[in-house]
Amino acid sequence: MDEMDSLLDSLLEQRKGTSVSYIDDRYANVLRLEKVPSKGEGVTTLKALPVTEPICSLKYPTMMAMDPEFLPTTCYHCLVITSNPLPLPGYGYTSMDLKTCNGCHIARFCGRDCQVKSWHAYHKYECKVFKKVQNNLPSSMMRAVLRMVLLKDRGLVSDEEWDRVIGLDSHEQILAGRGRSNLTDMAETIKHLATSGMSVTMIQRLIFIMKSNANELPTPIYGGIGVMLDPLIGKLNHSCEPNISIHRPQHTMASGWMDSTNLSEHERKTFIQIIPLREIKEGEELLNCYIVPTVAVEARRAKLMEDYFFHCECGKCQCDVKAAAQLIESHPDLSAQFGQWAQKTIRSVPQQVKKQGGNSLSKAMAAMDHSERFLEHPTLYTTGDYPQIAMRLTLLGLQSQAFDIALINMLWVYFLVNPQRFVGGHTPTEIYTIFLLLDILDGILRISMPPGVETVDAEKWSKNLTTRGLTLDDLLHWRDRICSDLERRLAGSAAKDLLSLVEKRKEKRRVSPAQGKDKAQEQSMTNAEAGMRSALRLKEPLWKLALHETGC
Ligand SMILES: C[S@@+](CC[C@H](N)C(=O)[O-])C[C@H]1O[C@@H](n2cnc3c(N)ncnc32)[C@H](O)[C@@H]1O
Repeated sequence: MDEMDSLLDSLLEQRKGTSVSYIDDRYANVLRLEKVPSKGEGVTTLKALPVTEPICSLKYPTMMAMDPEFLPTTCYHCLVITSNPLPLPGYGYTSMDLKTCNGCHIARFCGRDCQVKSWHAYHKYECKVFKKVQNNLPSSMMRAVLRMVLLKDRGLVSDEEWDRVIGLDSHEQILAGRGRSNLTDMAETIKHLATSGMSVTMIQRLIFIMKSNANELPTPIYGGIGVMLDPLIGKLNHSCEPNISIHRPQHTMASGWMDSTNLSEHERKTFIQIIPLREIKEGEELLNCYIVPTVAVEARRAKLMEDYFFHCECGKCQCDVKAAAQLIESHPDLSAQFGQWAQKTIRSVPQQVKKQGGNSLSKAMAAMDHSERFLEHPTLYTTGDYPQIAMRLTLLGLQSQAFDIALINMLWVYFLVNPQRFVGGHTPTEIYTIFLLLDILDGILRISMPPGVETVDAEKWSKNLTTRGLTLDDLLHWRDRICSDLERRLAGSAAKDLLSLVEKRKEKRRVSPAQGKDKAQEQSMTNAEAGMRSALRLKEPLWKLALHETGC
């Protein structure tokens, strides 16, 4: 064991001396790896990059695994999503039956093509392991490491790839210093499951590397579904106002994405892309966001310290701290009241509705009523927990089939939170919330009825919204405006592949039997705007600002 450890140490020492190439030759004239003060190494650009083009494309990662809840509804290989976890029709997934692997009964495939490719590339090794642990499947992080161990043992990982992974920053000293932790147990379990000759120390190092460098396995619009590690992404440093994002193009999800005849050779090999969120200047560092960007500044900093061992000093953190301090000074009571409201709402409104007809909905409605006195203070949305709470109320509204509640909360997020919290108009979080908003609108307008929803529910929602100030005609008008806003954002970005999803939505509206005549075109814009302002209980200056900032 000791011999193994010293061999590993000497190997790592040797690696420090050799230079590992993290930048693919194709991007060597665009990107460079260099030392960045107080951050270790980072990736910088060698030339100015326009916002409309992907910066680089990355191939299918070796270390990747889906979270357990997505396994039953997602193709194990091309990751096409076949069902929406929310009670919404959705547009980001394909409705199809998946074929279950006869060996492990865990992996499911959209077709033979994906099953065969996956089998030969990696699944035949994992399948045997999964069979043994069917009822106690290891976490996604462990499965990602397990795949690497299985492939490396069989000589199926190139030296170049292995060097790039094993050379990543692992914070080994800090993590190992936390004592014999559950990470060692994890490494031992992986060694046992894989019946691997690799040392526990080496497997543990792979776990440390995963913990320090992995990112979410992204879907084109519906957020993360697991973990993945790409050595280039692992070299990107963090900012809470990032200038890039990791994008999964829509075409990579369709069955057989590697073979589609319409794609170029380069696109076929693309699994994900790094895309800019704004124009990037020559020499600028590419910065990724490691955490949920809408969380309040103290919580962001605490999470980054806990998981990545640094204190974030990005421009956004500094601004948020200053703004929060100014608010406390100018409105001490208001800050305290907001804090109390936020805590009470988080305590009383569950993340998941366990049973229909409970009193969570009335608690959500009470929380919404109480939130209205804070609506005139934008600092509260930009520095506090407001987005998290509004999203929780939205999801609760959807799960309780109260789409009117979901809609108002989502509109607050769309008009008040997102424009101020994000760089660029096409970050995945923002795009996700706009698609979600359109899904909710389509349910209320009966353009796409969510499964299990009765006409009488839809009538009740529209009545409640009309009482609040928004008629169905107003909603149709806003649906068109929000669609156009989404279209504009995507057309001006490198995520243009998502435009086809907006186009599908527009088509739905054209054929909707519920509408008949195209009334939204006829109705006065002024009425629709007045309706929205009144429904959101916003005063004129803030409403004007919200309209301006959304570009709506
Ligand atoms: C995914 S790695 C990024 C690449 C790393 N700098 C390297 O040299 O390999 C994450 C680690 O980089 C450092 N880091 C990333 N962003 C940082 C930031 N904004 N400020 C300080 N350190 C940062 C932290 O040590 C963090 O755990």
